[in-house]
Amino acid sequence: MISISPKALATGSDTTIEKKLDLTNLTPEQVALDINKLNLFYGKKQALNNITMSIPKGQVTAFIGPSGCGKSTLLRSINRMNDLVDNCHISGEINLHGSNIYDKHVDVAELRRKVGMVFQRPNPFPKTIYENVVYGLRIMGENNRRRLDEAAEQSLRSAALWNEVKDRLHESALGLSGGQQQRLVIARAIAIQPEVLLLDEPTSALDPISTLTIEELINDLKKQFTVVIVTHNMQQAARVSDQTAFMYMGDLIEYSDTNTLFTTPLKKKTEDYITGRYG
Ligand SMILES: Nc1ncnc2c1ncn2[C@@H]1O[C@H](COP(=O)(O)OP(=O)(O)OP(=O)(O)O)[C@@H](O)[C@H]1O
Repeated sequence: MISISPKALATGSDTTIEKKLDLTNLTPEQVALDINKLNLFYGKKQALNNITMSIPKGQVTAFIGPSGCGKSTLLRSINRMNDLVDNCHISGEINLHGSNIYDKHVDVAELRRKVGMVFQRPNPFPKTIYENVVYGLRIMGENNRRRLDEAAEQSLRSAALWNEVKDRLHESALGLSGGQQQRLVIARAIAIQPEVLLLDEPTSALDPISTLTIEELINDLKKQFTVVIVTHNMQQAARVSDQTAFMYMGDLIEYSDTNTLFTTPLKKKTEDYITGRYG
């Protein structure tokens, strides 16, 4: 069992304080995602209970909580990955810039273009580094070599990988280290310019140095994208996120700016979790 004092977890930086938003009263311009009374069932088992929250644009929002609390389920609901699960039923809404992604007219492929996702284990395709990055653009019909080259360079730069791979773009992506592969997958996700980037425990399979690199990268990515991250690691949530949502058994227990959640949580359950009393 881990035991971490809220003080040790505090980010404590002035920038965090400057960015503090009133999460219950965001203006439409500040909101990327509005989740409204979301309930999700796997068969008869309810995994999400009436979740309502607004996720601000251009910031990093973390979902934390003990194993099985519904973090990944909530994350996967944001690009309708749960549609692929048999017997999964959803009620409620998730509005992306004001439009409900569960509306029956929504084109799910187009939604996933706007809401990219990176998983726990790096999953590059068995192709070259270059072809991995431009994969989504090619699918969208882009074949102009100059535009593909530019997008590949820009995405790899944004993913902090360009300098390491610029001389081996046409070598297999499978020859990269795990940390490089995860940055490549991030480059592939951002090459198609999504609005939201979902990261499902993106560093849990990586060593500490690669983890640090990805955390620094997340801080840069929010300048261009809205980032939502699921993490088991509370220190990571404290380091990378602007807002943190604490979940427990399918409920959203507490949601506030990260500094407040880790230093002065309002709910006893949150305090018990962040001080390592369970988890
Ligand atoms: N495909 C599925 N079919 C049935 N039940 C599922 C499925 N995926 C998740 N669940 C159940 O839904 C609940 C929430 O799971 P979820 O994976 O969202 O939790 P989590 O907080 O992300 O957990 P972890 O940190 O262990 O990944 C759990 O009880 C889990 O067993």
